[in-house]
Amino acid sequence: MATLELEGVTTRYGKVVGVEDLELTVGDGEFFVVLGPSGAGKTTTLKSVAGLVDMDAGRVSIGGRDMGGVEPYHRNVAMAFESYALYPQKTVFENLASPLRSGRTGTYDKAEQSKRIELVTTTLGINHLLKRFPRELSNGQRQRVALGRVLVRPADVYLLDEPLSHLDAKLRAAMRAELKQLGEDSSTTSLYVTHDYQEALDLGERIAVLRHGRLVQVGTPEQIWREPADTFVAKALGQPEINLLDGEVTGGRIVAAGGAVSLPVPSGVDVGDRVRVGLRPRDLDRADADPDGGAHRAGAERLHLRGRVHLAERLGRLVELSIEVGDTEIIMVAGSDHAPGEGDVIDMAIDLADVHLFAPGAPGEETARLGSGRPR
Ligand SMILES: Nc1ncnc2c1ncn2[C@@H]1O[C@H](COP(=O)(O)OP(=O)(O)OP(=O)(O)O)[C@@H](O)[C@H]1O
Repeated sequence: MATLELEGVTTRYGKVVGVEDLELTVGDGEFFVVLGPSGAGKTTTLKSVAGLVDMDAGRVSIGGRDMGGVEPYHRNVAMAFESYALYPQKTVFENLASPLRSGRTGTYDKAEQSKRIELVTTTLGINHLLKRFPRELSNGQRQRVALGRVLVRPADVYLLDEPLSHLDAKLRAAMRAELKQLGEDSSTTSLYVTHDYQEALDLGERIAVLRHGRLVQVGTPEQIWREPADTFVAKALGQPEINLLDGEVTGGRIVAAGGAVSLPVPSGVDVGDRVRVGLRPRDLDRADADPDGGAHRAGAERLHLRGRVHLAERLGRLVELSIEVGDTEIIMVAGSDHAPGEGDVIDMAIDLADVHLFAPGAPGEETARLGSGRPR
């Protein structure tokens, strides 16, 4: 068990930036998630901690000890990559037992080995596979065995690189719950990398969002979800993506979508004369179908919108609606019971507290969060 600290970590590949000036402190026993799209620098972060790449600047400390000059083998970290090597000529059991026999982290007698293997195989749902060889496993099973090889060995820090990526959606969800439990039980400091926001929100005690090798925001899932630091973070969380509308401030109100969206300028938020209005598809309610506004906070002030359904796409029990609102189109997600059809005019509402305001910007430009639409 140990605290993990990254101070000003910069790792480049020639001229390509892997990560730049990373500052992170992961608490002892914390399950910390790094979230970002492909190429954001997630794997580079893990490799910098493991000592598998040469850093250009900065410092990594584990348990207060500077890792500069410490070989990967001696860092006492256990790393799982997205693709893994298992010993083809060994059974699953032998593959799992070998990290415990290497002597690197002390030796374990047969009973201790069996106990650790039992814990990990139960958690990962692979105890029925112990006698098989890797060639007799599916890709998803192989991935779980490889993850088991990492988790079976006590380490100061676990470094986990998209370890659930080869699993189907149902198994991923189940494994997330199991991994979370294992994380809590073993309370080993863990740095877990993913591009899947749902996984990050589910698993992370805290989450760091990376973009182009730089840290955009660090916070609890609640903070990242409720107060995304900028439009990049807001778009990275939530499916379908947040609606972003260009707004103008006139007569003390924020007006967008050609006048179809209008809300008071919240006091205490310096919005200037232009602003971006962010509305998450799942925060919008059908105001007409449900006059009480469904699950919204009692007594909350709301923004009301009216629009015409342009497209309705069924997604199981939900329907994704593209709605023409004024001169723009917004997406909302509704329950499929009594869902409106294409061409219907519907009324929607959203709590002002769920309206996100961002600085104005050109299309494609990411801009900072200014605050919520709720008057203070
Ligand atoms: N060995 C390498 N040589 C050159 N460039 C590299 C190397 N490894 C990574 N990069 C570059 O560094 C940047 C960060 O890569 P990294 O693999 O850390 O991203 P990532 O967030 O893990 O992406 P992914 O989700 O696709 O694995 C990318 O621009 C990538 O192209």
